[in-house]
Amino acid sequence: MKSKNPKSLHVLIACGGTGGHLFPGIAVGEVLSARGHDVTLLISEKKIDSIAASGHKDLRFEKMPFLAMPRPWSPKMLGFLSGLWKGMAQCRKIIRQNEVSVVLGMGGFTSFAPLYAGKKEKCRTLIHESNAIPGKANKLNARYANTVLCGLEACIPHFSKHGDVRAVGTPVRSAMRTQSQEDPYEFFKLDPSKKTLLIMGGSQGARGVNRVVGMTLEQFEKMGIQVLHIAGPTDYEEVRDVYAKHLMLSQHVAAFCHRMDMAYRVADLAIARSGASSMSELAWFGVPSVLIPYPFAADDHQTRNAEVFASAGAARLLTEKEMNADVLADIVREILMNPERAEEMKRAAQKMAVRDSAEKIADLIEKGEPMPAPVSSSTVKPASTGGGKTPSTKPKGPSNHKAKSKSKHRR
Ligand SMILES: CC(=O)N[C@H]1[C@@H](OP(=O)(O)OP(=O)(O)OC[C@H]2O[C@@H](n3ccc(=O)[nH]c3=O)[C@H](O)[C@@H]2O)O[C@H](CO)[C@@H](O)[C@@H]1O
Repeated sequence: MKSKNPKSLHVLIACGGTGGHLFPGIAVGEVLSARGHDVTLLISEKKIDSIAASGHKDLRFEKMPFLAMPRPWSPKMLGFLSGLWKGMAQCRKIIRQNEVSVVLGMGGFTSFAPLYAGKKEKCRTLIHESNAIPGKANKLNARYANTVLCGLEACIPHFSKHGDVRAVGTPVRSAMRTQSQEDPYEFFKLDPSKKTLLIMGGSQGARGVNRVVGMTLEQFEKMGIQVLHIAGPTDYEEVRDVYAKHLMLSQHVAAFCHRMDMAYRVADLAIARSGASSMSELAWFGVPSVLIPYPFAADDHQTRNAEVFASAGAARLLTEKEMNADVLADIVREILMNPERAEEMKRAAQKMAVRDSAEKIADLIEKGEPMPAPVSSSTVKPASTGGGKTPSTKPKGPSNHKAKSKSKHRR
């Protein structure tokens, strides 16, 4: 049993809404909890949140409504503002009842209310941005955060007006970090003598990738490789039916994978969207990848993420526009049939891993450095130097911020 830490804190981690916020939030929660702190993870009512939480009976979860910023003059704006208002009241109650002293927001508008409430209740506030460029929500959240944590160095300049910005990597949950004795090939009923291609599309699956991969199966079959395809809940049946026409190809198709550690362990190469958590896990397991950014991601942040790995030699960036069955097959062949190239990419991927990211964040939370004294906005220090400006606690409503207008329907 874990012992109670005499300097125990109660930390509220707002990580609802998407796998990319949830799993790193859980990773930090696990480390803090193991160190004897109390942790409450705020998740949303979305299905993915419940799926993620179900594997962590030892952690305490509270639900609050999922909030996405509508377009500025959309009729949904009223509902959004009322959701924010209710969310803030709920968070202030949680903070007071549990004597929360630190609030960590993992991104998205769902973490705005907890952060703002934390600021009002005089908690220390931190945000984590895992992408190479920040989203609108985190740009706003940064105003209420004492410390901004970035997953990638590339993101730091985007917070140059903030006084305390640090690169800490994106945490990988403990289930991934523990070396399992189970045989991953046995787990997926795959053949250990064959090269394995992992196809994954983030927490929801990726329709564009699923469809093109479906058209490439014949070529994969000819290469003598096998495929582990995580299709996402929406496309699962369609993808499974396509594979059923290629029974000579060793395969495992799943809607959702609860053991991504096993998936990464069998993978010789991954074809994936460039979501930040997926990338931090690919790096952790040293899996070379072909990254196909989701073309409608806010401000094209998935392309910026993929560029970081591509320029380090850890991944090949392929845009959805360029992607077709022949191009994909050529790239897979070029990497998988060339062990030196695959090894180089593997080593480059491993170098991108920040293995103590969750611990670094927990250290910063524990350190409880005094909050930087308020300074005027004209005396802002350069990024990553620490110290500097305390965000104003004056409400600056999100209604000042323009909403993303691109399609939310394709993945
Ligand atoms: C379309 C979009 O805007 N996506 C964003 C979203 O991605 P999304 O929520 O898809 O997040 P990521 O790709 O970063 O991570 C997916 C997470 O889900 C887990 N997983 C996935 C599939 C599965 O079957 N089992 C499973 O456990 C992975 O192990 C990983 O931990 O948040 C990320 C973090 O801000 C962003 O970088 C992404 O750009």
